[in-house]
Amino acid sequence: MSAIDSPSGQQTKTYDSAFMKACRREPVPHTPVWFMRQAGRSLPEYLKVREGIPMLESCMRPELVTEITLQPVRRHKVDAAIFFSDIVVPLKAIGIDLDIKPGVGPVVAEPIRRRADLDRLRALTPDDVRYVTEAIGMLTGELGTTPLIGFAGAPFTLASYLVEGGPSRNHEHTKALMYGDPELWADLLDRLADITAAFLKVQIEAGASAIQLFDSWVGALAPADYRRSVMPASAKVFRAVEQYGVPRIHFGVGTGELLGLMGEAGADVVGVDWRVPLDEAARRVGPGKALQGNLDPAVLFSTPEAVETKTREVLDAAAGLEGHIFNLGHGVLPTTDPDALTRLVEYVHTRTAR
Ligand SMILES: Cc1c2[nH]c(c1CCC(=O)O)Cc1[nH]c(c(CCC(=O)O)c1C)Cc1[nH]c(c(CCC(=O)O)c1C)Cc1[nH]c(c(C)c1CCC(=O)O)C2
Repeated sequence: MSAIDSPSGQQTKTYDSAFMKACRREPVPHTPVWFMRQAGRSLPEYLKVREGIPMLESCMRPELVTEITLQPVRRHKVDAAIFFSDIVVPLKAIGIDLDIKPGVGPVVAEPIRRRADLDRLRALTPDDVRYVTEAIGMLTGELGTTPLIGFAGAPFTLASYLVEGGPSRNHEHTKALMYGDPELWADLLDRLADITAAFLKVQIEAGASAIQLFDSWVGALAPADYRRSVMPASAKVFRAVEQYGVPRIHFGVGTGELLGLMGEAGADVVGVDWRVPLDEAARRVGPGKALQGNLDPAVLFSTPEAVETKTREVLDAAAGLEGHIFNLGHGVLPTTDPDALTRLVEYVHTRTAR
């Protein structure tokens, strides 16, 4: 029996929370809410504790990670915490020379483009990320019945940073490799799937109640290419953590045409950006899966009335879903007014109270 039926440890404490129930498509007392990038630059208390500490270094300090992860839970009363880290942390942990440049994103010193470069992608062991186990141990003690979401970058999105050497608009080097050397591409994604799965296992074994696989940039692909060149690696990641029975969320941006396949890859919950209404997303995903989303993060810059109107539209479109977790369609934008986020949580809770 899996932990989803027969929970143990930290998963037991959080089992009856609204977030976990929605993931399992069970009735909920209210629609649960959390925000991608809820921890971070929108919060003055985050800017204060991060002062003078580089991003990647902050991910390796368990006490700081604990404090930053808890900040949005305290302030906004969200229904879940997301572990403070970054998708490139496991790559850094196995010795890839990379940095996160403020205002830019992850930058890789030597891009991976040839067969010999694969040797740099060695397997990840729990010892490589002891600070993650330690931070999650501290966090779950503090969180009580609030679930902690662990996460990792999906093989395609990680490959994109590694092959391009940094953030990219068109992913031209990535696609050149994918189409030009399918064998090397498949081997690259397979190695990344193993690293990603190992990183997620560490988080689940330390006490994460759910996991989210971020394939942020996979919306750049057509469905046939996704199915052939990406889905096998993402499916391998989901299969590797299936034994734990924790809910698995799968998210990407601009993935309207991929929603069905992203569910098929092995997710229990499919994340939807703001471009596809949730009722239409449910048709594309099919039965047996919950949905997460999907207010446009830019709406939060509008008037409180407009935020309520657009939020009602999301909730109305979600009314017939088997399970709904309210979220933004992508991460909180850095200059968002934090009070607008607090009001949004309260509005969704009040409006959906049963
Ligand atoms: C693509 C991606 C990355 N990192 C992540 C993704 C997938 C999510 C998405 O699609 O947005 C995932 C991520 N990164 C971070 C989190 C923290 C948890 C949370 O959501 O609250 C999560 C879930 C912290 C972070 N990761 C980063 C920050 C900002 C750095 C800072 O505060 O100094 C934070 C809080 C840096 C980062 N790291 C990355 C980018 C694009 C950036 C932004 C660069 C910038 O604008 O400065 C890569």
